[in-house]
Amino acid sequence: MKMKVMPLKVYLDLLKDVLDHGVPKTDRTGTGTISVFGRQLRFDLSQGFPLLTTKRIHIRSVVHELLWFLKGDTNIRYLNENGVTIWDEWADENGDLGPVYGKQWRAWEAPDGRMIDQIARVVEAIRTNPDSRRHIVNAWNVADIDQMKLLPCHVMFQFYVAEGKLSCMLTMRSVDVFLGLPFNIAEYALLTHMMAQQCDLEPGELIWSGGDVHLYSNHLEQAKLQLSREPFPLPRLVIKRKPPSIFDYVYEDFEFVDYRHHPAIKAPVAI
Ligand SMILES: Nc1nc(=O)c2c([nH]1)NC[C@@H]1CN(c3ccc(C(=O)N[C@@H](CCC(=O)O)C(=O)O)cc3)CN21
Ligand SMILES: O=c1ccn([C@H]2C[C@H](O)[C@@H](COP(=O)(O)O)O2)c(=O)[nH]1
Repeated sequence: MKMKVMPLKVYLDLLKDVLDHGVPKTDRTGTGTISVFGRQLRFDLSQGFPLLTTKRIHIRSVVHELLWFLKGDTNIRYLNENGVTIWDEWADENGDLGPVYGKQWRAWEAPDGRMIDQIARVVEAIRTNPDSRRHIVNAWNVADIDQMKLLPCHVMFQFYVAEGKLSCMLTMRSVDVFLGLPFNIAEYALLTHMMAQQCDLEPGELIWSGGDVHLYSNHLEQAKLQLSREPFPLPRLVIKRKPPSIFDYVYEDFEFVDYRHHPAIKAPVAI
């Protein structure tokens, strides 16, 4: 019998790794974590879309958060208008988060006042100079950090083109394995599919690297519950049209076909 491909087993292995080897640490939020340092996971995007099946993932939040980054938006209004509340706890009374991801991706401010659109640049560079080793987008703007309500966790990503395929490597400095990571994996997988479509390439691999990889002390039972569940085969992503640019995608362009999943698992977010 042919073995079923279950790429998201690597996520469950990481949960187990943190449960088995995590070292207790205090943290900024006062919650407490168990943590390991330095891990890497690989997802072959041709084997299905890496959306967790051992709990329900709120796809709406994933897609809208990515579209919100790509708009260069740093106010939670757009998210709230689309039923997404995952950033509410960090916003000020006007809904602002300071110069977080969207600002750095689309309008990194140069010392001479120029605004650098890192996303537009990287699309252009992948199209015109695919072999470059400089396809990088960076969110860690040291000069702006004091004004951010929360410092970037997905700090930088790099694209790589070979044999007609586009791969992406994402670096995260700090990883909430239970709540944040499933979102981050799905978002960067989606971004890689979109970039590949825009650059007439096939999606290759998503490679995820994490620095401080932690489970909050109030997520341990939820993590164990997930480990007791048998994963389903992954869904497939269908992008229904090719928009004119990376900035023109809308929520309705994406369909996640055959997403079978176990029930949602509630977990408090550490603020
Ligand atoms: N502690 C912490 N973990 C994070 O993952 C995180 C932050 N803070 N701060 C900034 C953003 C916000 N992110 C979040 C925040 C909340 C959920 C969350 O509560 N997820 C639930 C419900 C999803 C929904 O209703 O949309 C889940 O079950 O996945 C996920 C990611 C990711 N980031
Ligand atoms: O996309 C995200 C955003 C945030 N996180 C997590 C990682 C940490 O648990 C907190 C950030 O706290 P710091 O003290 O700034 O490290 O948010 C995530 O996993 N993914």
